[in-house]
Amino acid sequence: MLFSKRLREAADASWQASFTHPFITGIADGSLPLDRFKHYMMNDAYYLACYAQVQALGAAKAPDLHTSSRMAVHVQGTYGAELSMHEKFSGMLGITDEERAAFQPAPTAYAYTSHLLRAAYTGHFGDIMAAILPCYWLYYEIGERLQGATPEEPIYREWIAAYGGDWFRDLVQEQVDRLDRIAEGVTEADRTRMERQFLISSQYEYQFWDMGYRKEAWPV
Ligand SMILES: Cc1ncc(CO)c(N)n1
Repeated sequence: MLFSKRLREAADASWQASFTHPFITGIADGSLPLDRFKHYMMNDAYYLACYAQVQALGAAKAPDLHTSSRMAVHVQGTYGAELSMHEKFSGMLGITDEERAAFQPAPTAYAYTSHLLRAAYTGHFGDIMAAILPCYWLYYEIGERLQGATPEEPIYREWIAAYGGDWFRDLVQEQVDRLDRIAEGVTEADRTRMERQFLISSQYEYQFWDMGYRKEAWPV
């Protein structure tokens, strides 16, 4: 069995929970209150900045020059997503400079990015790939599932369009194939650790929707 298939199956319960989370069904039918989406979006901008750092650490730990170069292209892709989507949405959601200046990441955004940075700093290239893959792949599957949905809220329609597109599918497939190639050349102990990275990221993806839905804040 392909390693990616093994990981996808191991993570299925948490992925299914993401598909049916009220944050996602609320984007699909337009019933998600915008203030919750705004909370998610501000934390997602923070998340993507850390994600790009982790991809760049992947470029640094990559096994060959071609892979370093591709990982650097993926860093730019994250920057492009941040620019095109987040800047546009900031205006539409009315995120002010004051709000931006006062922003502190919510506990889940902090924990998830800390998990990625830990994988990147303490692991090898395979750990990085396993940890970052749910981010690409889960969003693609969600984008695909939501393709038929036409919520009244234009922001939600754009959000759905952004993750269901062909350009995103190609990026995801490239990283899935990369992970499978790496998995062939490492030990079973490495693969077990990589599976843990993937599962933890998958759990945090679920928690990230919940963070937005509950407008999660630090307890005190
Ligand atoms: C938390 C999170 N995971 C994945 C993606 C997809 O890029 C994103 N924007 N945010």
